[in-house]
Order: sequence, then C-alpha cells, then structure tokens
Amino acid sequence: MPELVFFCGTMDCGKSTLALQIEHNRSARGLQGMIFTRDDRAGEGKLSSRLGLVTDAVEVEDGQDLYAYLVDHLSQGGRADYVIADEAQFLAPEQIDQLARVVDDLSIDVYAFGITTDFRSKLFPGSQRLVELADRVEVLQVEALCWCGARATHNARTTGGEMVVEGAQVVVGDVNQADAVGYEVLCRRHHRRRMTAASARAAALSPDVLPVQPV
Ligand SMILES: Nc1ncnc2c1ncn2[C@@H]1O[C@H](COP(=O)(O)OP(=O)(O)O)[C@@H](O)[C@H]1O
Ligand SMILES: Cc1cn([C@H]2C[C@H](O)[C@@H](COP(=O)(O)O)O2)c(=O)[nH]c1=O
Repeated sequence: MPELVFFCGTMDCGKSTLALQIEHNRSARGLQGMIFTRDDRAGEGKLSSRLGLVTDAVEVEDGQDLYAYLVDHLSQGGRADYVIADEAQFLAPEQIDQLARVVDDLSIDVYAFGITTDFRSKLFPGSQRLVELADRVEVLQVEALCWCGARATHNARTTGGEMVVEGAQVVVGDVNQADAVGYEVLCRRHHRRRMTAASARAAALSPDVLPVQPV
C-alpha cells in the first residue's frame, strides 16, 4: 500500500540527508522520483544536506497544486514512482492534502520531511496537517543535542546567540550563526528558560554566580 510518511525532528537532525538517501537508493534501482522543496538554504530548486550533498528539486510556489502538477507530469509521459517533499513545514495545509491525494488516487508513495514546531514551539500549519494526515510519522533516530547534552526537542531562533521570541514564523536560516539571526536546537527545559549555549556561558562567567570567596 502506498503511504504518506512524515519524517520529522528538530533542525539539523539529518532529515534532508535521509531524503537524499531515499532518493539515492530508489534511483539506483531505476526508479524515478519527483522531488519538491521550498526555501532550502542552498537556494531555489535545491534539496541540500549539511553533509554536502545536494540535488535538484522542484521549488514549490504559493498556491501551487501539487496533485495537479503530478497529474500533468504523468499525462505528459513523465514518470514519478515516488515523491519526496523536503522542508514540508513550509507547505500550505492544502498542499499537504494534495500530497495525500497523490498517495490515495495515484498510488504513489510520498515521503515528507520537516520540522514540526517553530521557534515559539508552535506547530507549522503544514506540519500540523502532516501529523493529521500521514499514514506514519517517523521521528528521526539521530538525536540532535542541546548544549547541556540532553536530546534537543525544540528549535530556538537566536540573534547574537540570544534566544528571541518575536518575529515572523518563517525566516530561512541555519544553526551555528553566532553573529546573525540563526537557530539553535535546545531541550525543552532550556527552550522554556530561553537559555542558549551563549547565555549559559555568559551566566557561568557572570560575577553574580561566581562562588563567594572567603574573606
Ligand atoms: N562534518 C560532519 N561530519 C559528520 N556529520 C555531520 C557533519 N556535519 C553535519 N553532520 C550531520 O548532518 C546532520 C544534519 O543533516 P541535515 O540533513 O542537513 O539536517 P536537517 O535536514 O535535519 O536540518 C547533523 O545532525 C549531523 O549528524
Ligand atoms: C525553527 C524555525 C526554522 N525556520 C527555518 C530555518 C531553516 O531555513 C528551516 C529548517 O531547515 P532544516 O533543514 O530543518 O535545518 O526552517 C523558520 O523559518 N522558522 C522557525 O521558527
């Protein structure tokens, strides 16, 4: 039975790498995939992993009908044995419904990859729809770690290393961007306390928390 599978996790946990591996393994066996993405850091029409691998992809536009796109592609003699959708959190809920229709009406497997929650720990609308519709939700096994060593479960947005809680839901960016707007993965405890690696380091160095010297 074809499936809609949602592979999810925090930023930097290997989602795009897995997407590229699925693509590689299937194309190595002569299958042909349709790869969708949206707002990948590597630029328009790219699906990229931090391990350095990258492949071309169809850049999804606002309001684009993904089911109609597939039907069009097939009716023009194109092939699509499976579909990969990376950065699926950026897709609109209707586009997730269209992907579910691709599975049900065209009998094509759809593998979607994305983060579930934003920097305020709120579900992205596309991810919410995926959780609602997917046949399977798979949380990636490779754990990203918080600076404290615990499993990272949340995505923080940072400016100059400090966590921010105001701003647009979508701001394309990367982890390890100390000077600019960036992201850092944290455990829930440190996300709730807004404690990034930089602020933890600053707190440890603050005279307020130094052990009191005997006089
Ligand atoms: N230099 C490196 N050596 C080994 N693994 C790395 C290196 N750089 C990144 N990675 C791995 O790649 C993962 C990020 O992969 P990526 O597919 O880009 O993540 P995602 O799509 O989930 O944001 C990291 O969690 C780490 O496991
Ligand atoms: C938390 C959060 C993230 N984003 C953006 C930042 C990146 O461009 C992508 C996630 O990509 P990755 O391959 O999973 O690292 O999402 C955002 O726009 N808003 C957020 O709140």
